Amino acid sequence: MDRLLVLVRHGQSEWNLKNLFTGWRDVGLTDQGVIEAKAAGQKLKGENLTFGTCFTSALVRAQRTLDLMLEELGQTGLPITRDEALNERDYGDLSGLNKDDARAKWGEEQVHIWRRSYATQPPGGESLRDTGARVWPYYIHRIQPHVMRGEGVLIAAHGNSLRALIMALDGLTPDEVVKLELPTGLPILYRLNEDTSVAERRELAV
Ligand SMILES: O=C(O)[C@@H](CO)OP(=O)(O)O
Repeated sequence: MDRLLVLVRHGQSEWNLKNLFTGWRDVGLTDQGVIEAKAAGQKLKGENLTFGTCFTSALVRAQRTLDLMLEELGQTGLPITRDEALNERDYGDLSGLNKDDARAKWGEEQVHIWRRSYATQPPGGESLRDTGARVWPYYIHRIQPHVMRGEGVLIAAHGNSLRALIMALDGLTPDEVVKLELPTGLPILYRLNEDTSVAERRELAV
């Protein structure tokens, strides 16, 4: 049985372009983001992948990315579940601030810790651990059963909600996850074993 799972970070958003902390703020894709989402869909099509169901967050940049990929794939009409559990990490008080301004104010190292560490919360926001505490149970209870039935699952979500998921799937340590960076629009393909462990992991460079 093909226990297929594909993860895709949304295409470039308006606030990625403006270099602003985004988190739960609901911003759209840029033209470049649309191009990236379509390219991801073409890549999945080129790999002859067939999906049975899709998941995305409650935020439009991920939802639009999913819609665009499905159009390119020619697989519109699939069930789509949209859930806050897959939302980006909540950046709290940093949301809407410019990342370079934040570095000037709090220092390079502190901002890097807020952005990439496992356990440190940005002021008023979620650590990656907090994000994982909602993403991982959602994956186990709602998403993984579809994968295990061989339905083929496509997820469009966010840099940090996917880092949290990948940390668990790949068994990364808190030190290792600091170095994990997810480009926009890059599909990451997993195939699972019968015992739910990872049989295959491949980045589908577009
Ligand atoms: O602003 C955000 O919400 C995220 C993703 O764009 O940024 P960062 O790379 O700092 O985690």
